[in-house]
Amino acid sequence: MKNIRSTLATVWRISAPYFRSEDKWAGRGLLAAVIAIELAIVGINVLINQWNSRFYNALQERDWDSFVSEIIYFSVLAAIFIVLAVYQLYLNQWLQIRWRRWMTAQYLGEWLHDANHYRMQLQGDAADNPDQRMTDDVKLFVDRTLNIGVGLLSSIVTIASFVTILWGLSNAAPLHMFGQDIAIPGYLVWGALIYSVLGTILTHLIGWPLVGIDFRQQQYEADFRFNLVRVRENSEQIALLNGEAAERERLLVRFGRVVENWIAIMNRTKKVTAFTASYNQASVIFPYVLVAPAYFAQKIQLGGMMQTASAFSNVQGALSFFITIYRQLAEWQAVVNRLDGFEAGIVVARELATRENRVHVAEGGAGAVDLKELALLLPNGTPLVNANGLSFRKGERTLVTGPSGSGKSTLFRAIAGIWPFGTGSITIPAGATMMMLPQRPYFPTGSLRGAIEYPAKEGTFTDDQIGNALEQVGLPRLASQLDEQGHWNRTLSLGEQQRLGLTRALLHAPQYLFLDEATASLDEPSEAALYRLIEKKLPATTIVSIGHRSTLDAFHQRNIVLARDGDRFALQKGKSAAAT
Ligand SMILES: Nc1ncnc2c1ncn2[C@@H]1O[C@H](COP(=O)(O)OP(=O)(O)OP(=O)(O)O)[C@@H](O)[C@H]1O
Repeated sequence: MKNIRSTLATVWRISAPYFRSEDKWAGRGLLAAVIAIELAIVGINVLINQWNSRFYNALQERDWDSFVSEIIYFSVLAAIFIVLAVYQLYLNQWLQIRWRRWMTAQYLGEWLHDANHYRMQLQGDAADNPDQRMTDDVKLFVDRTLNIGVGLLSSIVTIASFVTILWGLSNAAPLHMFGQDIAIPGYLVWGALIYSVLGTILTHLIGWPLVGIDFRQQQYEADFRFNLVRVRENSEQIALLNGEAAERERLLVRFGRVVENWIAIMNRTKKVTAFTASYNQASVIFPYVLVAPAYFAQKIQLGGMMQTASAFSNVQGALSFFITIYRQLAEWQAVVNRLDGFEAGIVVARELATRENRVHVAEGGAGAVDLKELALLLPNGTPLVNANGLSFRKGERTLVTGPSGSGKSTLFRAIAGIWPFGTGSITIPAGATMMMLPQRPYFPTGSLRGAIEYPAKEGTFTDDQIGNALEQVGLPRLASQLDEQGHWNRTLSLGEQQRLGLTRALLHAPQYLFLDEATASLDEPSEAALYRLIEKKLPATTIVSIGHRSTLDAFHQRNIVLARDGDRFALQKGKSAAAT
């Protein structure tokens, strides 16, 4: 019960913002229309139930006029019902896509705001697979919340309406046994209630293992899919290592779990279906059995009997609501938990960037990037590197070296403002343009022009500018392929990708350029040529490079060395300020 209450509170927290958003009038209007139609359909069912009584009485009495007028009455009701059924679904779908569009835009906005996506990754598994959250989970959430909510409301109204009718019918057709009336007020209501509750309990007993098995099926399918994607992404490595047999074996083991679990689902579903099919068939005759004594004792007419059967099946159908949505409920709860985890992940990511105890990055200072009292930590709080008093002055070229894992890249992350773990401050000149070039530059899929200009809008630079830059970095052949669409990270060699990264830097001409082993895949003469190019084309740019090759020394005015100092790394004394 507590569980249900907390799930409902979470559902409210996730849903309410849409109905208060800028799209609230459309959202509220559509929701009101969907609910109104659902209630109107219950109303039509009540009218059809009453029609049952008149229609079958007309048949029993062979009353032609009543028969014709009841057929016309039914046709009118049926026509209204058809229109309502069409718009019930149509408006429901309309609300779903508007709601989903708003939630997706909201999540995308939060996730891609100010490196939140990166900080969420730093938190570990808590908010994994944002792609699944924003696709399947949002879609399922909107669909299930709406349908379960509206279905529940409709069931309650149906039960209330038909229980009243059944109560009246119970009095009109008192239970007649052993030649006398037995006065049990509302016995038809109790009959329907006991029948449905018994059905619900038995379905629960037979079906509850399905909830867990269904959940595991989703996990196994996702695991299989994830590993297929890993093979696709690493296909070159696997081919070079002749790893196909090993991969096949691993994938078949994973798919084996999918099959095994599926067989468990089949066996359990067989039992559930055997029960629900029997239950549904029994439901057809059960109400007739209940009122048959009264009918054969001529206490009621055929119409009363048919109306009772119809009312009974309405109540029973509504009470069985939980049986039919049984499996959806578990899935819905899992989706709600996952979206809740995702939202919590965003909140933590935001909090990491704004809390007091973090690396403070601010604009200010006079033409230099200054690191004051900077002590960086790992996400778990372990000390990593101290870089107190380091300053990157305007136009200066600095090389940062140190052993693997000493925190060089993390230092760059902190300067870029995306590494919150630590203390101290970093001051960056107001309005300074910065660019970070990693060892593996990222290129969005699409046209080569867009990949080079990223993150600027496509068309920011002319073909001539891009062509010249490509020629300078040694990739003139690509100048003719600017409009070609491709997955550039996959089709270009790592060395070519690094040259393309430098093309991007030449075009954007940032005031601060941070190169994190950005030329490490090139041979030494090519690397030297590119550094000479940067020196010539970006003479005013402050360059900070991370690299392991001693040949890089020649292109930098000073060398900062990170060396072990107790439990962390720190600037090596006497080295940090010395010109080399
Ligand atoms: N997201 C993270 N979570 C936990 N530890 C991390 C994370 N990112 C980096 N580290 C750890 O921080 C340390 C420093 O990493 P960093 O990438 O800054 O090293 P580096 O000096 O650039 O190394 P290399 O020369 O090998 O590139 C490493 O031990 C690494 O395992």
